This record gives sequence, C-alpha cells and structure tokens, in this order.
Amino acid sequence: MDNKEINPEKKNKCRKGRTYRYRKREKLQNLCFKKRGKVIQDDNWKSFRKWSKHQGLPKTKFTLAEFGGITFQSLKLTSHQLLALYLALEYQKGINSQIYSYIQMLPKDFDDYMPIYFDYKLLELVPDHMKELIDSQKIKFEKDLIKVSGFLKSNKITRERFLWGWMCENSKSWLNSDIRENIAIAPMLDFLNHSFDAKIKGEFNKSNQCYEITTFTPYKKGQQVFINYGPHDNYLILLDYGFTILNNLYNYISLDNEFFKFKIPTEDERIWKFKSKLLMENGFYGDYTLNKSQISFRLLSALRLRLLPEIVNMNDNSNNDNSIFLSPPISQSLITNWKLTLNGEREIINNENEVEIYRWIYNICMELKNQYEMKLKNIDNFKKFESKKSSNGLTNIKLLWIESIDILNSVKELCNEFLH
Ligand SMILES: C[S@@+](CC[C@H](N)C(=O)[O-])C[C@H]1O[C@@H](n2cnc3c(N)ncnc32)[C@H](O)[C@@H]1O
Repeated sequence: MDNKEINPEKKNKCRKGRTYRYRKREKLQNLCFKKRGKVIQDDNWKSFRKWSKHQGLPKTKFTLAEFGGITFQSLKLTSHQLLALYLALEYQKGINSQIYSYIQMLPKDFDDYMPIYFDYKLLELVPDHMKELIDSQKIKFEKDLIKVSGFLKSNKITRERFLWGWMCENSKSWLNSDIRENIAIAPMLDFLNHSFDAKIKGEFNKSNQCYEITTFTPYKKGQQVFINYGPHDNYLILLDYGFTILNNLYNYISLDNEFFKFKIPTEDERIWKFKSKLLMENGFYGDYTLNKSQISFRLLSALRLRLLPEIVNMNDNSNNDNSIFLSPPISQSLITNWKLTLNGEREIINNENEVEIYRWIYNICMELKNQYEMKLKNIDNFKKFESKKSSNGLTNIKLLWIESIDILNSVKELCNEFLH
C-alpha cells in the first residue's frame, strides 16, 4: 500500500518553476515511503481474506473478545488501553489466536519509523516541538502501561509487546465520533492509506450495523484507494502514523519561543507584565504560528501590542505589581486601538507599528532559516557516519526541517512584499 503516486497537477506545477527542488523532493519521497505498506497478495493476506470471510466481515460488527475468563468490558480501562492490550495478548497467543490471520497482517515492528522508538541520537535531530510531542506520547504510554499492568495478574505482558499493540491501535484504529470514546479496529478499513486528496464519507449505519465508507474520488480498477486521516500537520502524522507528507498545507511553525524570548530595550518588567496581562485577558497569549500562506492573526495581534511605539510612564519604577493596573505604561488610546484590531473594527494601529511587525517577523525567519539549515547539515553528517538502520526516521525528520524552511521562505517573501 505504498503512496508513491504524485498528483499529476502538482507535478506539472512544480516542474515549471522549481524543478531542482522538486527533483530533490521526489528523491526524498521515494526514500520516505520505502518499506511502507505490504504486498497484499501474499500468504498472510490470503489467509486473512479467508478468515474475514469466515468471520462474516465486513457484515459482522467486530467485537472485543474475552481472555482468561475476564471480559475486557469489565475492566475499567479506556478503549485505547483495551484495544492495545487485546492486540498484544492476541499476538502472544500466536497461532492459537482467533484473529491470528489478522495479527499476521499487522506491522511486525515500528522501530524504524515511529518517533516513540527514536533513540537519543535521532531525538537530537528532531525539532523542539516534535520532541515535546514525543515526550507527551511517551508519558501517555507509560501511564497506560501502569494502568493495564494492574489488571494483568496471571497474564504477563512485556512492555515491548504492549507498546507494539499500543502503536498498532494508535495508527490503525477508527474513531466513531457519534459515540464518545468509541474507538474500533476495523480489519480491512485499516489497510487504507492516507491522502489529502481523498474525499470520503465514513459513518456507522445503524440499520445494518456496519461501518460504511463512501469515496467521492473516482478510481480506476487497480488504482490504490485512499482515505483521508484528517487535517493533520506533519508533526502529528509522524507521531501517530510514522510518515510525513510533502507540501502538507497543514504544516506550521510555532514562534512562541521566539516571541517570549524576544527582548525589547524599552520594555521593562512592568511593561511586559502589563502587556502579557492584556494578551491573557483578551485570549491572545501564546500559540503564535506561521504557515506557508499566512502569518497567524494571533501572532500579528500579539506583535502589534508588543511593538507599540509610544510607551508612557517609563519613569515610574514602582515595584508594586498592582501599579500596572493603576497607571498603564501605554497610552489608553493605543490600547483602545489595539483592542479594536482584535475584533476587526480597525485593521492596524498605525503604519509605523505595522512595519515594525513585518520587520520583526522577517528577521526571525532569517535567523530560523540559518538554524534549520544547520540542522539539515547535521542530519546529512549523521547519515554519513551512522548506520542505515534509522533511514526512514531520518528521512522523515529531514522532511520536517525542509518543510519548515519552505514556510520560512514563503513568509519572508510575504514580509518583503509588505515592506517594499
Ligand atoms: C491505517 S494504516 C494503513 C495500512 C498500512 N499501509 C498497512 O499496510 O497496514 C496506517 C499506516 O499506513 C502507512 N501509511 C498510510 N498512509 C500513508 C502515506 N500516505 N504514506 C506513507 N505511509 C502511509 C503508515 O505506516 C501508517 O502508520
């Protein structure tokens, strides 16, 4: 189930102006999807087909099984924990598992491409935001492992096997949004790969008790059918599914760190406190992003406030925190104008302020671009000297940086247009 096809429209577009970059990306893409998916006409597939026919799938609703005399439903576990545990236990039963044929179709391991398996050397190469996501996923997994272990008195399960079940569940489960926490594994449905171009409708049909998927994208016989996993950026796709998408429109860069680290000479602690309070009160504190086609309104708004040119009461050195409420360090009229820009009653505060904003963003883009290009060099060096074992992981990490540099270039152009 490889996704090696490139949308012909995109291909032509790319070829017109950016041939070199396109070729470079195509090479990357090939690397990226190497080893993905399965050859479906193999013995495992045949035995799975036989099994699913025998099971009455897809007409039969797939239900959770029993093990060791305890029903899963009687355990106070989340559906995610239950399914992961179920898959891991069934795996351990080997040929004796009732779903052996299905288990055979699941990935043997994930260590080459799922970030949760990245070793410390690979982790050093991933963007900070990705690191944070991996860390929270690890915490979630450890909590699930502890919870599940409590229920397994006689049935011993290794950490490694539970992680395998957990990742199968994570990358292959189906969420029924009609019912809270209703996650299912749907053999067959879970063999469908993702494409943003796929237009589908999926819903549970109560009358025949089947989950039905309808595609609105026409396919010819023999073509790979895709579904759309949702509007995910590459960080999330990599975290949960272990791949990345070229030219993913949902990609973004967070400038929170840059925004909060940024020092303005005239902005002392008192002024900063005052501004952050205003940002919080108005719901504009943090989550400042850039994507390929725009600078987020949140970032523009926060910068409008931070880069206000007129600051008054600078000589008031009161250490009393409450003083910020008594005498605002910024003129009231500017604050009122800033608030008007938040609800769209006013477009900008003034030209000077707007120029400062775009200059700031431009400079940050330049700075980050240099940093990201260094990261890419580090990855290339790593590739040269380290074993080829983690090549899928590295290719995906590389793509994260490349796509981020693309965003920085686009935003730089946007700023340039504004400034000139
Ligand atoms: C729901 S499963 C799809 C079936 C899977 N290809 C298989 O053979 O079992 C999700 C997994 O498929 C792979 N996958 C899905 N869409 C992909 C894509 N567009 N490019 C690369 N890999 C993809 C990823 O490994 C992902 O974790």
